[in-house]
Amino acid sequence: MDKETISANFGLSRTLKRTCSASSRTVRVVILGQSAVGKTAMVVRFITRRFIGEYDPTLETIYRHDVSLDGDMVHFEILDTAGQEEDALLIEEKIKWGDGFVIMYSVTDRCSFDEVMRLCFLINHIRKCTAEPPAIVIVANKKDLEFDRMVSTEDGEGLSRSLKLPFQEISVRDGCEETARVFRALYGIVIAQFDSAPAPLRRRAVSKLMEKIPRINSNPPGTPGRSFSFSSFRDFLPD
Ligand SMILES: Nc1nc2c(ncn2[C@@H]2O[C@H](COP(=O)(O)OP(=O)(O)OP(=O)(O)O)[C@@H](O)[C@H]2O)c(=O)[nH]1
Repeated sequence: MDKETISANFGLSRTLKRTCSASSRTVRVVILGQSAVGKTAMVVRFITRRFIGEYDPTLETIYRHDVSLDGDMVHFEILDTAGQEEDALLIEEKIKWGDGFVIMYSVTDRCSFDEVMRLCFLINHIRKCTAEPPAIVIVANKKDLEFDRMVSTEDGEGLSRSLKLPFQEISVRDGCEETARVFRALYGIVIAQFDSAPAPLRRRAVSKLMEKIPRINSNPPGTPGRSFSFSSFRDFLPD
C-alpha cells in the first residue's frame, strides 16, 4: 500500500457537506447478492484499494473501516454476506441492522441478475415501516468480462428504472475508483436520510445474532488512519 491512509476524496457536494456534522458518523452497509458475484472482492477493494483474486466462500464478516470524506470521518461497518440461501430470520436480522444496501449481480450470470428483484422486495418488505424508502444501490460487476456477458447494460438500467434505484456497472478487478463510487453513492443517500429522519426512526437494531458475526478492523487500534495491507488483512481473518 503506497498511501498511509485510505483517505478518498469523494467529492461530496457542498449541500451534503453541510448536512454532515464534523464528528464521525457510523454507516452500516449490507452487501447482498448471489454467491461469486464479487461481494468480498468489492469490499476488500474499497478498504485496501487492491484486487485480490481468490477468496474462500465468504464466512460472514463485518468490516470496520474509517474513511475521510472531504474532511469528515465516516466509520463504515460493512457486512459482507455469504451469498447463499439462508434462513429467513437471519436475513431479516441483517436487513434490520443495515442503514444502506448494495445489491450486486454479475453481468456474466443471469441468475444473479434475476435475484436482484427478489432481494429488493425483501428489503422493502422488512423495512416497510421506515419513513423513507430503504437506501439501496444496484451494482452490476465484472463488466471487464465482455465475452462472457449475459446481462446487458440496458437490462441493468431498465431494472434500475423500474425499481427507481441508482445503478452502477463496474469492474472491481479493473476499477478502484468505480468501487469507491458505489460507497460514496450509498453514503450520500444514507446521510440524507439520517438528517431528515425523526430521532426515534434513527435508532439502530441491535441483536444477539449480529453480535456473533466476526469483525475485522481495517484501522487496528493504535494505528489510527492507517490502512491495512493484504498480509495484515489475512491476519485479521478468523481461523
Ligand atoms: N473478472 C473479474 N472477476 C471478478 C471481479 N470481481 C470479482 N471477481 C472474481 O469473482 C470470484 C468471486 O468473487 P468473490 O468476491 O469471492 O464473490 P462473493 O460474491 O463474495 O462470493 P460468496 O462469498 O460466495 O458470496 C473471484 O474469483 C473473484 O476474483 C471482476 O470485477 N472481474
